This record gives sequence, C-alpha cells and structure tokens, in this order.
Amino acid sequence: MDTAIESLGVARIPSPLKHVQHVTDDECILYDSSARNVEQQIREGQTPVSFMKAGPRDFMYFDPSKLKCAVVTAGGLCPGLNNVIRAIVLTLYYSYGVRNVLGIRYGFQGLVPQYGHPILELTPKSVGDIAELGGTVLGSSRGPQSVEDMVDALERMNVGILFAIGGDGTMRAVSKICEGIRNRNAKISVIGIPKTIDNDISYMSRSFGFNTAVTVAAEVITAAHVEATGSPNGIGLVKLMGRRAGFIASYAALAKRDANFVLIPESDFDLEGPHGFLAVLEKRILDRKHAVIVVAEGAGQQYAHGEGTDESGNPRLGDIGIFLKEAIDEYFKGKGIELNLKYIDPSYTIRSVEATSDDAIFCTFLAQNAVHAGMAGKTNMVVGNWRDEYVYIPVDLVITGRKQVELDGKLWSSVLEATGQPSFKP
Ligand SMILES: Nc1ncnc2c1ncn2[C@@H]1O[C@H](COP(=O)(O)OP(=O)(O)OP(=O)(O)O)[C@@H](O)[C@H]1O
Ligand SMILES: O=P(O)(O)OC[C@H]1O[C@](O)(CO)[C@@H](O)[C@@H]1O
Ligand SMILES: [Mg+2]
Repeated sequence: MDTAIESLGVARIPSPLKHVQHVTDDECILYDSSARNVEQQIREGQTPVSFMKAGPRDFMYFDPSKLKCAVVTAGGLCPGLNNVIRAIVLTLYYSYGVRNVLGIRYGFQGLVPQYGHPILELTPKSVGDIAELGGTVLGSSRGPQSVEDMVDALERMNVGILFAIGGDGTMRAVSKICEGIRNRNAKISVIGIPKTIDNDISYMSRSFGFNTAVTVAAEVITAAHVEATGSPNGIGLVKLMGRRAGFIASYAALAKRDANFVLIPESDFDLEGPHGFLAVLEKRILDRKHAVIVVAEGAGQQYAHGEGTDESGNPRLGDIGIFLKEAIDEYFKGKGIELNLKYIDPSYTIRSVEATSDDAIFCTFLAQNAVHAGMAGKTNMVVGNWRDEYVYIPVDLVITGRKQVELDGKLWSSVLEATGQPSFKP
C-alpha cells in the first residue's frame, strides 16, 4: 500500500504560523492498530504501513501574498459543508495571510465557462454566518465535466490551491484533475476533503456529517417507536440514507435501542419463507404487538429494483422503503391480521440540517489540516481521520474501494445483539 504524499516541489518559505505546534513529514500514524501485526511485519522485513501526520509545516511552498485559492463542493449535500468552507477561508486568511479565495459555484460545473455560473469571492465577512446554515452556500452538482476544461479554468484564474469537498466521486475527480495538472507540469495543488453522511469512504475512520446524520436519524427512530406503540399491532418503518453502506442505520439503531429490525445493503435477506423477514415480523407482532424497522436505502435491492444511473454514474436505487411498506401491508392483510404501519422517510431532512457541535469541531480540524497541506505544496491527497488522528492520504488510495459494515465485525454484531434479529435465511 503506497501512502507517500505527492508534492509540487520543495517548500522554502518560512511559515507565519509561529504559535502552534508544527509537524514534520516523517511523523506518521500506523495503519494497523494491532501491535502483533506490526511486530510481524517488522519480523518479515516489511515497513509497517503508516499515514503521514497532518498539521502545519515549518515551510510553505506558496507565497501567501501572491496565492489565489478556490473551494468547490460536489456530490450530495451533507451537514458540515459550510463549516468546512468557512474554516478553510478563515485559516487561509488569518493563519497564512492569503487574501484571495474563490468560491466555485455548483460543483465542477462552476469550473466550466459554458454553464455561466459566476465565481464568488470568499472573505471572512462573506462566510461570517454560514456555519448555521445547512447545505452548501456554493451549491453542488453531479455529472461529468471535461478535465481539460477544468484545468484550463484553474490556470486561467491563476489558482494555486483547489480545495475539493465531496464524496468518492469528487475524490475520483480530484485524481483526474491532478493527472491533468501533472501533464501540463502546472504548479496547482488539489486537496480533497471527503464528505459523506454514509461514512463509506475507505481509510477514513469517520467522515464529517455522519455524526449529525445519526443524531437526527435516532430522533426519527424514537418517533417511529412512539407511533408503533401507539396503536394495536403498530409498525414504525424508517428508511434512512446509505446507498452501499448501512452505517447510519446501524449507528442510529444502536443510539436508541428501539429498533427491532435493521436492514442494510451489506446483509442480504429473504422476504418470504418460514425464515424470511415477513414471517419473523409476523411472529414479533403477534408476540409483542409492535415493531420498529430501520431500513437503509441500499438494502434489499433484489426486491426494490432500481434502474439506470444518475448523472455521475451512481446506480439509481429502487425505493426499498415503499416496497417494504406495501409488502408488509399485503402480507398481514392476507393473514387477516390487523396492522397499523406508519412509514417515515426523513432522508433529505437528515442531510440538510446544521452540523452538530461534534461535527462542526471535526470540520474545523479537517479544514485547518487541508490548508496546512495545500500551503506546504502537497497535492493529490485527502485529509482524513484515522483512529482519532488527522492524517494525509493519497487520493488514489482512498478511491480504490469503499468502506462497508463488516458482517463479522463489532458494529454489526452489536446491532444483532441489540435487536435480536435473526439472519432471515434458512
Ligand atoms: N471517475 C470520475 N472522474 C472524474 N470525475 C468524476 C468521477 N466520478 C465522479 N466525478 C465527478 O465528481 C462529482 C461528484 O461525484 P458524485 O455525484 O458521484 O458525488 P460524490 O462526490 O460521490 O458525493 P456523494 O456520493 O456523497 O453524494 C461529479 O461532478 C462527477 O462528475
Ligand atoms: O438524491 P441525491 O442528491 O442524488 O443523493 C442521494 C445520495 O446521496 C447520499 O446522501 C450520499 O451523499 C446517499 O446516501 C444517497 O443515496
Ligand atoms: Mg458518491
């Protein structure tokens, strides 16, 4: 695993950041938390894999008085986007004295002139109160743009550092843009700040917005429980986001301990048959007279049947929430059992709220460390959090895979213990 961080050149300008602790490039955080594994790697003559520690460096590559930076947000919305934008602007301005920061509108569309989106000027004043707002003040978009057009725009605007905030697709775009920059031998740094409420980006212990999403989702589970217990044979069915990973559903269920069934994309389930989900649900309703079901949007796609892809090539999912609601209603009707099912889909509500304090703090750390990396001339990398430490990771490593809930891991085992749900398989 190559964890070396690419650099534009030697950083020679002394950093103006005097009063904070600096970090050197040889300070690293071990990838593996198991001492036994690390010892074994050393015994076998391997260098244990590690990530470069994030933080301010002694020297800068860019001269702040001549530097222009740009910030772009792409992909789906996520709590904390505005916190990151604001913290980038404030860190550039106050810590390094950078006076030129541009806001690129509507994702990568904003870098392509034909869309006609105006460029914004970002100053401490213009970002003054954006942290209380959900969404992104820059706007976002999906869909492909020509790499050549984007690099042209960066060169034309004389941008030295581009901060790209987005999910896995955005990180793929970062990699492509860096390739375009390298081909032209241009001196532009691109730093990725991974965003996804799904928490599914590889090599990131956590992504910003996830804590907020779980906090709001947990409240919705409480509402579903209230509804379920409020009428005979009540069912509260909640659909939560999570295209390929069931982290929000799993953590929200653990937060409240009111969910009886958690269905996630990683764990296949049978619907019909004596061990299937409907039969197990019937037993629960007859025994306990109520049930709370939490389903992640990517679960049960063999039943919900999505079609095609969105503008960015992400699969369009079938609506498993609506599918389950109808399947459950029909099943109980067929059995002649009274049922009161309340279906709640809070997806976009969860995504569009202001970040929790915990996420807001996390956003500040990520943004500060992104700026430190860019100012030092690092590029083609993302700033992340690995086992509670802030680190720099090559973008090409991050885009190699996707994080999912491990079915033999601690999280899923805890969910199974908390819900008591079986495997829904013979
Ligand atoms: N392989 C790729 N090469 C170049 N650009 C890409 C690639 N994949 C995605 N992008 C671009 O990145 C932007 C965001 O991608 P996408 O819509 O997939 O969202 P995302 O960043 O994955 O966020 P999320 O999935 O969390 O909403 C889009 O403009 C898309 O065209
Ligand atoms: O409806 P949109 O904006 O395309 O985004 C939906 C997707 O974005 C995410 O929130 C990821 O950012 C997924 O959980 C969800 O499937
Ligand atoms: Mg994505």
